[in-house]
Amino acid sequence: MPEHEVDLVVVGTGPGGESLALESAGAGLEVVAIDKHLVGGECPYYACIPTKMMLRAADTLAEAQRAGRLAGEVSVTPAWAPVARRLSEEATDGWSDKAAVERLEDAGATVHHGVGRLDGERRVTVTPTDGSGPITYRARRAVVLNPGTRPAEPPVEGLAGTPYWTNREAVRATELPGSLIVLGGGPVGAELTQAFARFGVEVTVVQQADRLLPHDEPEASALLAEVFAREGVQVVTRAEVTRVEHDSGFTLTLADGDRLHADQLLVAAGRVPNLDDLGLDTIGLAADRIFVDDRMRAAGVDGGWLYVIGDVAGHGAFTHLSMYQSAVARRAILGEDGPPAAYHAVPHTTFTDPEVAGVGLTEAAARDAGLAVRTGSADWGSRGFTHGPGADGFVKVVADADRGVLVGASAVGPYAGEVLAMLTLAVHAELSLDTLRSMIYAYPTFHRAVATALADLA
Ligand SMILES: Cc1cc2nc3c(=O)[nH]c(=O)nc-3n(C[C@H](O)[C@H](O)[C@H](O)COP(=O)(O)OP(=O)(O)OC[C@H]3O[C@@H](n4cnc5c(N)ncnc54)[C@H](O)[C@@H]3O)c2cc1C
Ligand SMILES: NC(=O)c1ccc[n+]([C@@H]2O[C@H](COP(=O)([O-])OP(=O)(O)OC[C@H]3O[C@@H](n4cnc5c(N)ncnc54)[C@H](O)[C@@H]3O)[C@@H](O)[C@H]2O)c1
Repeated sequence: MPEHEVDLVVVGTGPGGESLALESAGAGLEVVAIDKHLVGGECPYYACIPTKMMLRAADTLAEAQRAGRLAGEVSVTPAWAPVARRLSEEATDGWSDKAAVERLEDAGATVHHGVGRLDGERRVTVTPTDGSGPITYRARRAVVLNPGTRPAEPPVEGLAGTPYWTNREAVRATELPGSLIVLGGGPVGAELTQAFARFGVEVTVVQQADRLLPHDEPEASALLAEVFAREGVQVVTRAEVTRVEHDSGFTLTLADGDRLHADQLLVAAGRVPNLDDLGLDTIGLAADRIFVDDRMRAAGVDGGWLYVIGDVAGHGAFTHLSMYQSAVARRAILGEDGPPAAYHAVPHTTFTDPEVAGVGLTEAAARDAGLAVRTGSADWGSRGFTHGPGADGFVKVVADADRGVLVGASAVGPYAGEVLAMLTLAVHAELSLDTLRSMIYAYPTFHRAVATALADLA
């Protein structure tokens, strides 16, 4: 098989891999980018973007219902067709990556649709999806792996082989089921639950953990459960599903003998890293977990030619992390200066209504780390009062009393993901509590609740 020599091979083009390939090609490197599905990865086609469009639509319906208390009655008949149309035409171009491929090719990169696998040191073999013969590349500078994840299929009797939805089918739905069981109450389950429920789908969340969004503060989980209940969503926690049956719909049997039935089942029970079909064994690495250093270089690989970014790097599964790690790796590959990767201030926002946003450590994680923890909380104050319906929520700050800095914070409420900006800055830059308390907070904003939460620390 002929071997082509290039500077950089990117295997898997999630958001970080795509941008790394684009910028490296722009910097004059000879780049090959390989994706077995769509260039850009899960986020633009099946995840962040389409789900946020679904939630925007669902929030519009909720706001219309709130209008009666604020401005006068609004009559709206929920219809999924405009949502499905927006997802297809505006978000995903009919689930086509033509524009993304052209962008890369215009920058000078070679793009392959195919499975990329390592084939020994610095070598990657592509098996094209169009059935043409395999091509092998040798990367002079680096190989970057950005293969992302796929939905986990819990080992429940009867589940495999049934036509259940994952996030991919959910965002491609053109018609809604009458009822839906959502297996999993993490960010994917919570966001899709609310989107569908607000369009009239009867939703039951079956969550194995003892609460929704278990990686967030318990107060956030409790509030979201309250909001879901108010909106007619049934939430079953500590649930163990022992059997799934599919005929005209789905019937789930739980360990306590309860049976749940719905027209459709959405499995949102976590993700599996796509590390198992990458040829990692050909360079002596295990295919279940990769460890990386603070420049995104894979541990245990001589010569520092292998970089790993995105969800599989193990520091959180967010597009902003994929992009952040992409920039760290790009600088290392191009020999540019810049800070190493640091993870003390990773932010996230789950786009339910109320939004659930957080940065750094939760109170429990800070205690587990042995810190001298102080916490302060506040509701949304005057802004929440004027906002009225829909202003459920709070700000909670977690301080390390020994160092006098915030190590974590959460905001739950309207625009909480925007309030998170100043909390992320505080945790990232390790601003002192004195500095934060000496700041002037505009009145009556949502972010002014941060000042009240800081005062509550004392
Ligand atoms: C429903 C949902 C909603 C989400 N919402 C948000 C959000 O609002 N905000 C946020 O920050 N994050 C969100 N996420 C997470 C976000 O989608 C991911 O963190 C993001 O896509 C980054 O992933 P990644 O870079 O690791 O790769 P991915 O986006 O998973 O892309 C990996 C790519 O690699 C390709 N690939 C895999 N193996 C190979 C191989 N051997 N050869 C060739 N190609 C290969 C795949 O086809 C894919 O295109 C959401 C996730 C889901 C599921
Ligand atoms: N807005 C955002 O930033 C956003 C939105 C969606 C997803 N994401 C990212 O995508 C990743 C994946 O999200 P996710 O929600 O799929 O995964 P997750 O691992 O965060 O949550 C999955 C949930 O499913 C539950 N579960 C697991 N097995 C189960 C079973 N057999 N029965 C019932 N419940 C079960 C778990 O208790 C868990 O809470 C997240 O880590 C997050 O970083 C981010």
